[in-house]
Amino acid sequence: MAMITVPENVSVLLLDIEGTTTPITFVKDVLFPYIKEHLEEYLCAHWEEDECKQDVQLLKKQTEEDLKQNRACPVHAVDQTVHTDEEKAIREVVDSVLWQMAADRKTTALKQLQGHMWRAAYVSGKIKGEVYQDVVPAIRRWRQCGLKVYIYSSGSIEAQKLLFGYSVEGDLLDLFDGHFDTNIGAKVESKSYEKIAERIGCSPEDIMFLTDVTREAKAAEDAGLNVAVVVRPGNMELTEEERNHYRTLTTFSQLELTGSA
Ligand SMILES: CSCCC(=O)C(=O)COP(=O)(O)O
Ligand SMILES: [Mg+2]
Repeated sequence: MAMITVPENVSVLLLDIEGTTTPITFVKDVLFPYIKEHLEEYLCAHWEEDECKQDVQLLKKQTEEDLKQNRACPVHAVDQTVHTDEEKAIREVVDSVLWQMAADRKTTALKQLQGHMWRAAYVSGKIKGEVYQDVVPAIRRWRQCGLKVYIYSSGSIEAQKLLFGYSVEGDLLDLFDGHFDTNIGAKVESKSYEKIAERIGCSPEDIMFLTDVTREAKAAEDAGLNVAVVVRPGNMELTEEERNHYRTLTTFSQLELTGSA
């Protein structure tokens, strides 16, 4: 197994979730289908609640933003099954969410609603967060060596805490020193990584970011972070150029801390 040495100055490991700590299939085959199956029923049941109203408001703002930027948006055909204003409004939200999901958008509005919808499924035990087997032992080892471990995912902080709090390996939240989501900025923008370093209180060079997505790795690298690209089954294949440029790992056990046995 080829080892990757974590530079001596690194004191923080920043981890992506989908494709890094967690199989993409868990997100695509479990989490997202849950949203599609329960969306309309969820909106009908929670429509009058403040949390749901805020989610809908944020989705509307996102649609306005998309229209301003000339992004294609769902077209609302006349629907004979819809009778009241509320039914019409719910149908519009359903269309917008399904359209965003089909495009795998990572908007804060979409991710916030998804996080709220998954809560009941995790709490009832219907869904348990999947984590690759090498993840927990590696994080425990890093923490024993004094490293701090943070999560940065497009999934909302609430969704992240549900995934790790109700995981197949039990409650794993004590493994993390903190969480970041797209409220700090998009994962493909360098500025987001600068802000994360600022928020943690360290220099970008003190952080090592692990992700499966090379656009994210590039943005982090441009901000001065150390990066390694995680290659897991089902992840996007890297080009030859990417394989030559990035350090890659297939399991977290390949990360070797300087001075550790
Ligand atoms: C953490 S909750 C579900 C994952 C999700 O919605 C998502 O978009 C994952 O993105 P990531 O940044 O972790 O690749
Ligand atoms: Mg990912």
